[in-house]
Amino acid sequence: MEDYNNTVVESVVSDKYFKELEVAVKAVQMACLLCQRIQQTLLSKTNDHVQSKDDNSPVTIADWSVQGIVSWVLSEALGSDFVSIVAEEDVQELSKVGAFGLLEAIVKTVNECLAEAPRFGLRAPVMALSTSEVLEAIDRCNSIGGSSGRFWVLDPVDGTLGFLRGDQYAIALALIEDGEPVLGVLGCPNYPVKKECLSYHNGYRRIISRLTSLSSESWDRGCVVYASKDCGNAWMQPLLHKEKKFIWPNSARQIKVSTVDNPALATFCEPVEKANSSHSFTAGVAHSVGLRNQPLRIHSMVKYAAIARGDAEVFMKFARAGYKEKIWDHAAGVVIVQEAGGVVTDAGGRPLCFSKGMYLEGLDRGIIACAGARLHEKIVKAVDASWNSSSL
Ligand SMILES: Nc1ncnc2c1ncn2[C@@H]1O[C@H](COP(=O)(O)OS(=O)(=O)O)[C@@H](OP(=O)(O)O)[C@H]1O
Ligand SMILES: [Mg+2]
Ligand SMILES: [Mg+2]
Ligand SMILES: [Mg+2]
Repeated sequence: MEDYNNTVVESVVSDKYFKELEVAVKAVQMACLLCQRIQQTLLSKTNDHVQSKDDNSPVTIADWSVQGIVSWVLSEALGSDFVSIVAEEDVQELSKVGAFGLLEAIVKTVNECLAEAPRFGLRAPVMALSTSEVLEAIDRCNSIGGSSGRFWVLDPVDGTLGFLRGDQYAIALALIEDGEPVLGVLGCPNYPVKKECLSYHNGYRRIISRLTSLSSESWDRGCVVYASKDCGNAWMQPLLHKEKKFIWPNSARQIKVSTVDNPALATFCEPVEKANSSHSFTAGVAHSVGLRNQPLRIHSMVKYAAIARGDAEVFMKFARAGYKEKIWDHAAGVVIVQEAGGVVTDAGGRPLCFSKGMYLEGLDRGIIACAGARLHEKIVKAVDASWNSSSL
């Protein structure tokens, strides 16, 4: 384990948001273990614990359970009067008559996960939470955000489609203060810590999930990346292993963006689904700046983790006209990429705006995250040059 050292201890201990960061990382670590278990169950048998939302997007037992445990852990550790959360899921579906089995499964999952809190140095509930307490924890995430004060932003499972496919997904938690993201934590349960464990499909590039090669002693599956604003550092920690105790903040190591600034050597990443971002538009932009590598298509905010770790140099997302990006799909990733040395803006080169409620209001066309300013400038210019002839 020579890669890991304790420089992180001094750096994190002096952090202004020390307490919040510690609790957030622990909550996300717990959520990652919960998701790994559920993903294995969902993949190994047909299961009716997957629902379709009004926009036809999927939501699973894991989305609600993670929202419940993160909400409960933050409130317990920081005081419920001080915790306000904007999150993706609501309890409407769970309150329907036919949802009893699903709700029962969520309550069981939440309690199993919270019972492990002492391994993370957190308090577990004195008694297992009742159904109404679990619903209350999920429902408490009803903040509407805004431009003043503090609120947390949670995407309990980002890339639910990737989660259901046994592929990449993330648990994303950020703290926003006076409209600016100040902490970002991304749990990436299928994203190997070690670069040598990354493998790619041919054709276009994908990170292969390693569900089949999980061994309790190998450090090759799953990590949490995190950063605190203006520290100039971003960190990565492996997920906690069976029976081990989580020692904060040991075993983290610093991550940095790639130093590659030659487009010919750079790799860009983008959403897997072309419904979420135009693959043809980004292919045109890539061609015009001289990006030659096949795109790396990854579900979820793991794309931001890939940029922060130096596994790719550019992330582009251009949703169809009319789609409004949500703050929980970007807040954590933005802090982490910036603190790892990267640049994140909209296509007009402006910072993303997290202060106007649940949407990234005023977003100019799409999102561009780059390892460095030179690449970023080239991509912004290329987007401008291609925009008018695109059908976006
Ligand atoms: N039409 C459309 N356009 C753009 N974005 C959309 C769209 N629909 C959904 N979403 C949001 O995309 C989130 C997943 O983004 P990804 O980049 O991971 O997409 S992909 O799965 O790789 O295609 C996904 O987050 P989760 O719902 O948490 O999975 C959505 O918030
Ligand atoms: Mg969703
Ligand atoms: Mg999401
Ligand atoms: Mg989600």
